[in-house]
Amino acid sequence: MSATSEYINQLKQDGDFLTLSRNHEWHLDAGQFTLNNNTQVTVHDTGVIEFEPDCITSKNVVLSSAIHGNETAPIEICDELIKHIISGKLELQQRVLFIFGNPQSINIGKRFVEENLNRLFNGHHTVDGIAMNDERIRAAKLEQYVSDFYARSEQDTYRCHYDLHTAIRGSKNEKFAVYPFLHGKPWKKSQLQFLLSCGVNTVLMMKSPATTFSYYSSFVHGADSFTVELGQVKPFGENDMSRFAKTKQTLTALISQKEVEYPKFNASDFELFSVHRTINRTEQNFSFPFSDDAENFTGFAKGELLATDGDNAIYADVEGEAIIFPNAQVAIGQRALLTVVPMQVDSRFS
Ligand SMILES: O=C(O)CCC(=O)N[C@@H](CCC(=O)O)C(=O)O
Ligand SMILES: [Zn+2]
Repeated sequence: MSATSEYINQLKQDGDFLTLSRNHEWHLDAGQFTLNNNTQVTVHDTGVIEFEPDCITSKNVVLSSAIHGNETAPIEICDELIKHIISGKLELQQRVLFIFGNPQSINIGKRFVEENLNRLFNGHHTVDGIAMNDERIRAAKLEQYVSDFYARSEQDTYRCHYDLHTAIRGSKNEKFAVYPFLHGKPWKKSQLQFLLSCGVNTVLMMKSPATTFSYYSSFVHGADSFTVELGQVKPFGENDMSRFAKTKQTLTALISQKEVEYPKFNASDFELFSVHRTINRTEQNFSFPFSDDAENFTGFAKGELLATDGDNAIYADVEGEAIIFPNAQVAIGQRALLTVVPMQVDSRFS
């Protein structure tokens, strides 16, 4: 029996695509099979599995996790969904592509192996003068799998991508989403309703292009796309999965129903923020004045110190400027901190 038929037989029995992917850190030969309910299953590569039900579909859904390998809760959510689909317990009405981004980083329990995958999308994987590494090659392949998945969709069908993460620090607002820069297109209230149903009432509006996976699928493929932060990073086995029940239910409904009705839009249900600025680490000597316990969304008074980058002291320049994703350990040249300020729903939302 070939290695491919062997893993396909095993996958049919246990649905354990996560373990299969973890056992093949950077490559797995493609394979295909059909479920008893006629859903077509295609393994494109390690960590990349597509499901196509045998019915007319209207949505093309990408669910990614493990873009950072130590962010385990989203991996557990997707692992369960995949197992339920393969066992036939969950019957799909929509096309879905699941991606475990970086299997080797899952195995070592780290955010990344050599380089942060979520800084390599939208073409940033391939740069003249910079040597390729496993993560750069993987980012290029993941872009291609997403492109191919959307290219195979029926004309005029809907595209979305939820890139599921957990944050390094605790957050005053436990769950929040990053809405990639839309280049002036309106933000969608319907997406906020979807996010709220997932238990995410806080959304940050980016105001510039990024190298993230969610920006890539939004910008290149016109997908409704978000980075979704579901809580704080924890090792496998330490996640309180009850905190993700709404997210799981909402994702399940999205892929297993023809249409989903969300409660009526109500602006007061949300806390929205616009990104005020991005602070990059440009010097070896970079530090924050606050402790590692300072939570995302902690606000600073105008004039308070936010960061020190070499000789440059950076102060809050508006009252209440709040910190998101502070990380003094990022590579030089990368984002060490985002700051945000509150915003309201207005005519820029449709
Ligand atoms: O908690 C942190 O510092 C990082 C959590 C995380 O991985 N966040 C994403 C956000 C991506 C985006 O801006 O859309 C990241 O930093 O890649
Ligand atoms: Zn992450």
